[in-house]
Amino acid sequence: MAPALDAQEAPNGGESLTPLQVQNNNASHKSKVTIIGSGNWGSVASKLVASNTLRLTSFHDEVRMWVFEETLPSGEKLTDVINRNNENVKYLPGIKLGKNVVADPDLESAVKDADMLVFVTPHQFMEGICKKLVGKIKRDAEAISLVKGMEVKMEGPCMISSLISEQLGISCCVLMGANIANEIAVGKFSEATVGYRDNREVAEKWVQLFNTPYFNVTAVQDVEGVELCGTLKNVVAIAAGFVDGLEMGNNTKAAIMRLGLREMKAFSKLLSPSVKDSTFFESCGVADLITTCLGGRNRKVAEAFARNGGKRSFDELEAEMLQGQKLQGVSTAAEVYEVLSHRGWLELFPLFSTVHEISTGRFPPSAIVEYLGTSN
Ligand SMILES: NC(=O)C1=CN([C@@H]2O[C@H](COP(=O)(O)OP(=O)(O)OC[C@H]3O[C@@H](n4cnc5c(N)ncnc54)[C@H](O)[C@@H]3O)[C@@H](O)[C@H]2O)C=CC1
Ligand SMILES: O=C(CO)COP(=O)(O)O
Repeated sequence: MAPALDAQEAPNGGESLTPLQVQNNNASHKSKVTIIGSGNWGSVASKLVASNTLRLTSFHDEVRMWVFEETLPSGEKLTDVINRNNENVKYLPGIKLGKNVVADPDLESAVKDADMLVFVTPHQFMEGICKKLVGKIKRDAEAISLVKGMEVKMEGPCMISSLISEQLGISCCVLMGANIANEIAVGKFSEATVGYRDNREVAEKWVQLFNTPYFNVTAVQDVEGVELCGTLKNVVAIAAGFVDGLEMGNNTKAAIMRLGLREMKAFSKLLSPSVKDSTFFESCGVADLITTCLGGRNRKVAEAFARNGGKRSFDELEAEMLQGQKLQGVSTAAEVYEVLSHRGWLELFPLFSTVHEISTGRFPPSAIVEYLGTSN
């Protein structure tokens, strides 16, 4: 399938450049790509990108992947093993990344020549990473964030793309979607959404970099909407896991998904009135909500939490069940709760707030069902 630009505006927005025009415009300079992150999705993103940099002349073949270095039980460094086996044995075992992926444990050296920066780490590490990158990247570098999450600051909530833009002084698109990494790693078809602010040409370049026959990327001009969808669905996925742990069945889970989507939309529009309704129908919206509530890590660990009656903490279950991979939903629920309490919106978002009350142990898991009984 051909990459699509701005599905929301396609009927009357014919002035965009074709992928070939963009490629020709940039023929004299090959863009260098660095992936900042090497977890489960970070590794799959590297594989997708590396297959395209080899194929497309507008990109430099080599893809640098920054690795948060760790020592494996064998005593070897993860970076050395990735570079020797072309495989991230810890976060994506059994999958070859592409020989043109070079793992680099030094953040500064990984980014210094990059024209295109792909951020894909758990959101809690992004502020520290951005601080380390100040003054270390090319001034005209472009960024994209695959990170689902937000930071809450004194001034209010700050989405990760804004954090990147504000701290590094560069523009930042986002890529979100129904993208369970392990499925994409073995070439199972999925869609994704690039959100951009105003530069269609840059958005198209990101689409080119990620699009493959099994990863169909569409760009929409709604960076806030795309990122809020990707971030907030993780809170709903925790609620879906609770009802699974309580063995409530599919109708109950569908109710959680419907009410969750409603809160996602209401919260997004309150924070950012420019968010478009149509974004919720893209891959980043309803499709990501569905896949995460069916097959995601947030759902899985929340199910275990509810099965244990809330007696084992999320931290403990995460460490045991995910072996180094990180949940985003529990901390996002806490961040959303902070925004809701500061702004006096708690009563408007009963699902989001109940998820936080349960995950911190203030309410039992069954509170999710009690909440459903009072919703309409
Ligand atoms: N895994 C998936 O299926 C998908 C994940 N995402 C999103 O992508 C983002 C990254 O997720 P994953 O790549 O799956 O990560 P992950 O969940 O596999 O997390 C592990 C990564 O965190 C790194 N890490 C641990 N401590 C660190 C520290 N102190 N500083 C920096 N890095 C540290 C580890 O080195 C490893 O690379 C998240 O926001 C997630 O929501 C989005 C779509 C799909
Ligand atoms: O974002 C995801 C799928 O699009 C992955 O969700 P989990 O982190 O819950 O696995």
